[in-house]
Amino acid sequence: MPSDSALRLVWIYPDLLSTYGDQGNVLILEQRARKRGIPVETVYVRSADPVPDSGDIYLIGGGEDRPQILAAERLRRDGGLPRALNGGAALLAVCAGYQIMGTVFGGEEGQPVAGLGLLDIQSTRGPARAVGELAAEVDSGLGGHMLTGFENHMGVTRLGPGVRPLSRTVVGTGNGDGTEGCHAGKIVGTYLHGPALARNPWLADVLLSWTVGQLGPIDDTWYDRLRDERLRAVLPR
Ligand SMILES: NC(=O)CC[C@H](N)C(=O)O
Repeated sequence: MPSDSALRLVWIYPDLLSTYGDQGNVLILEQRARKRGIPVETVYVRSADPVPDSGDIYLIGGGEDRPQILAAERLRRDGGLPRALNGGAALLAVCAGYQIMGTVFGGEEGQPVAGLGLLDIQSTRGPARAVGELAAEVDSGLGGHMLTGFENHMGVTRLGPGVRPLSRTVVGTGNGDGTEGCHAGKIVGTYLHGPALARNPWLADVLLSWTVGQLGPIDDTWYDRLRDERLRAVLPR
């Protein structure tokens, strides 16, 4: 079990949800914390195991429709993640994981499947699969950066009044209404893979600072090169 002084990361259901490099989000948080001298311990919770409620930052990834439905059922039954978030933990939820955090999402045939209701969002199946690179301008409350990532989903997501859009899309589909992702309290949801935190290290630092407070600067040369290359590939010149 994690020691008391370490930052505790919890990667939920790697056996069901982890597509397009989503596990990299865990590695980026680990690296950016350790470079600042913060000890980190990561717990990988498989879907047969209970989700501990003692974590500081929880991460969940994307996946196909069937594992997504299974993950939603198990998380609802388990109750550990809602307990942890009620207790002040932070969460990054990607694509299928993002949809699961809402009140409802569309299953394989578009049938409504109950989510965890931790975010005021509702997802359904859209008219066409959204696949490709996405770029979006981030909410100024989160720093006003450019969001970059890769999306691949059928779902479209309607945001309720209880959440704010994470960003406004410049290229790509995101939620399907000109916005991408959302945030509320210490929860961030996004459709972006790639992995999201490798391509948006500022977002990793948002999650870390919610947990440990102010962070010192670190060398972002390689992150910046990746971001520049990906953004140049999609943004109009
Ligand atoms: N990449 C994903 O996580 C996909 C999520 C969901 N199954 C959808 O198609 O919308």
